[in-house]
Amino acid sequence: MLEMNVTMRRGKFTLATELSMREDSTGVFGVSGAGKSTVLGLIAGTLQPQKGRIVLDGKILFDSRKGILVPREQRPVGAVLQNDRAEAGEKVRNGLHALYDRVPVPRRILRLGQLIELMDLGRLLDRHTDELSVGEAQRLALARALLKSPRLLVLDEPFAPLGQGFRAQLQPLLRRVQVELGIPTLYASHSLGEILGLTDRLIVLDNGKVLGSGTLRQLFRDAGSTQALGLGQAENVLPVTVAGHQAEDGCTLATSFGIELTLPLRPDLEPGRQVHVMVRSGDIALSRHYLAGISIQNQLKGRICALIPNGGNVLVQVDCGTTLLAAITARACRELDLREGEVVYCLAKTQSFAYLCGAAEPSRPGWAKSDPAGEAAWVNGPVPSDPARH
Ligand SMILES: Nc1ncnc2c1ncn2[C@@H]1O[C@H](COP(=O)(O)OP(=O)(O)OP(=O)(O)O)[C@@H](O)[C@H]1O
Repeated sequence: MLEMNVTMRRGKFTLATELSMREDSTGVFGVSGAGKSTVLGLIAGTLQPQKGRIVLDGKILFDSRKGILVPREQRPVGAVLQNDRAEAGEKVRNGLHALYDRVPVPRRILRLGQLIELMDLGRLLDRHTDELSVGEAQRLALARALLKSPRLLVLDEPFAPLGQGFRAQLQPLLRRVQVELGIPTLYASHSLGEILGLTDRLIVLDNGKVLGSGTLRQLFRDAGSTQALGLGQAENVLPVTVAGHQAEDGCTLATSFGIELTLPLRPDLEPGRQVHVMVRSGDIALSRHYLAGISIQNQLKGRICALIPNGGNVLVQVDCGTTLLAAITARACRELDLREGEVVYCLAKTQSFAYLCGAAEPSRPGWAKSDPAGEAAWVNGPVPSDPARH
């Protein structure tokens, strides 16, 4: 449905990207600076390439040879981008009505009332857009994108400005948008775990180029290893809400997507605070059963979604309420006789979790981004390169 072959220079950075996307929702994955926001801006129409062609559903959005450039408002693309905001000071109700009225009746895929209910905007209608919290503003941005009755939804790190409470609401909501409204979504993130919560189709970007595309399994098969994809060691980044501290036991308790976690003690994080933690795929062990009599404090029950060969290892994708990636050796996988669809327990030592800085929910104004990729300093110091394994 989407074909894009463009070149664009931004300062010293050159994007030379050829990609295509079918009806399935797809994640755009890459490290910070890989070009994800640039790709999404080019499709949404906020950026203009120097050369190339972008076609959506047979409609040319950009063609440098033919001199075609469809402006953003006329593109059948609903976008939630990093620096987008609703008109400052506008009343939420007025802005939504104005957008709705612009969509021709036969193209409307849902009524305004339905959308207001879906996005829980009823209480906000008489507020002005600059009086909204970060989560409220993000819900409004998504509603505005959907109001266009788009053929394609483009979301640039939609969870980045949010805390876990709303994140947990937004993820199922985005799934509903895909399933019930059938709108394919292009979804940029530098968190593989976050993308896999919505789709297992990926486009991997590196330095402005597409390194590969397909399911995680296809990507690994074609590239042969995570390194070849520029992924490095696959990391799990989880948003957590601090529940409390057990100082004498040396741990902090937290929840993530309803999962209870035992984390390294951080008494300075007050209960209710939302932060991100990271655990490497290589630091998660798998067991077929819950294990009694073991020191490991986190045993998360889940179901295997995919077994992805990765050199001599297997990357096991497990749905525990959120997606976790566990890297185990091919031998361990064979000895456990793991199959897709089976139940396993993901085992993670308390000390294998690291807190990430800068991940607390920021307040307006600004769409400050959290930094789950780990560019920010570690609160606990760097994760050891060869941590103890079980
Ligand atoms: N306004 C700009 N002027 C010049 N260069 C820019 C501009 N915006 C982005 N770039 C450069 O383009 C490159 C790609 O940026 P882009 O925002 O697309 O990356 P990204 O993958 O979305 O990164 P992140 O995950 O940090 O948002 C970066 O190296 C950046 O330095």
